[in-house]
Amino acid sequence: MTDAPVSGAANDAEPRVVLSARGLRRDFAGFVAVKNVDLDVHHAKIHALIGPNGAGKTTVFNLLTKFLAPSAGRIEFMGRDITSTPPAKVARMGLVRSFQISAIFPHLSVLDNVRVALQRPGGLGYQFWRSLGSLDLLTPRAEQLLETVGLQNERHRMAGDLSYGRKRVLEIATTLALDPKVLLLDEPMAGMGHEDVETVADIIRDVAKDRAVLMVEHNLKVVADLCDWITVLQRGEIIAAGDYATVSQDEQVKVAYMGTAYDE
Ligand SMILES: Nc1ncnc2c1ncn2[C@@H]1O[C@H](COP(=O)(O)OP(=O)(O)OP(=O)(O)O)[C@@H](O)[C@H]1O
Repeated sequence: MTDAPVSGAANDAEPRVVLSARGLRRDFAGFVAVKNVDLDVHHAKIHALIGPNGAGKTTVFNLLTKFLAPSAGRIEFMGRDITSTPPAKVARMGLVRSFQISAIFPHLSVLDNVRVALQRPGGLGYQFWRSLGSLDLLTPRAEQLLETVGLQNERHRMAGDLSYGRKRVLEIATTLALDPKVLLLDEPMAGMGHEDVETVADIIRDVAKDRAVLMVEHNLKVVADLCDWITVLQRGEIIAAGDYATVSQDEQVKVAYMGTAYDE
């Protein structure tokens, strides 16, 4: 399956492609985990990667975020070839991956977690040697980010004391501190209760107004409600791509999901 060409004259009527992959492939000791993957991620759109277990979603996610090197293929970000660019550099360029709650400092307050994040490379300033007390300049922006994700009333709590769902929300706030152009989320709703899922869906909708979001997601109800474009993988290859109405009617997709949670 092939989307529109990577480059070409900008057309204001068309959504802008910010991240694209062509012919992505990844082998693991002779096993082909991902092959012939072409995809385009558009500014201000939410794009999901779905597929049954072992379909290659995480591998594609790791290839796009540069945590894995492709065996073949090309990746472009904002029109630049990033196929061989290291992950820290692409993060500074604005291709930012969420690290889930492992990125949170449990013994710092919610506010300080975001202020520290604002100091990371690509944040407002990279001044890690400064003490927390001298981070005051970053407080207004940190407060703003906490408001974006609805954590402003919990800003003085220890991050470690937050519920699981709220920790995930805080982690999204720390990721937003880098002001990503493309935000990559690996199963942002995993392990969450219904209420937190709704909250995170609202946050993602909100932050996608001025950036692209690419997410791996198992919860198909979330995908149906939230995502503008869906790429379906099976055995490492794209079997369908389009909006939810299109992919959910696709015969290959129906077969791929047979006996799984697709009908939930
Ligand atoms: N480091 C690795 N070494 C060997 N095989 C791997 C490695 N990483 C992934 N694979 C294999 O590649 C295939 C795709 O795995 P991947 O984790 O990308 O799938 P997935 O769609 O994310 O699956 P899940 O939904 O179960 O997380 C699987 O068969 C997996 O066993």
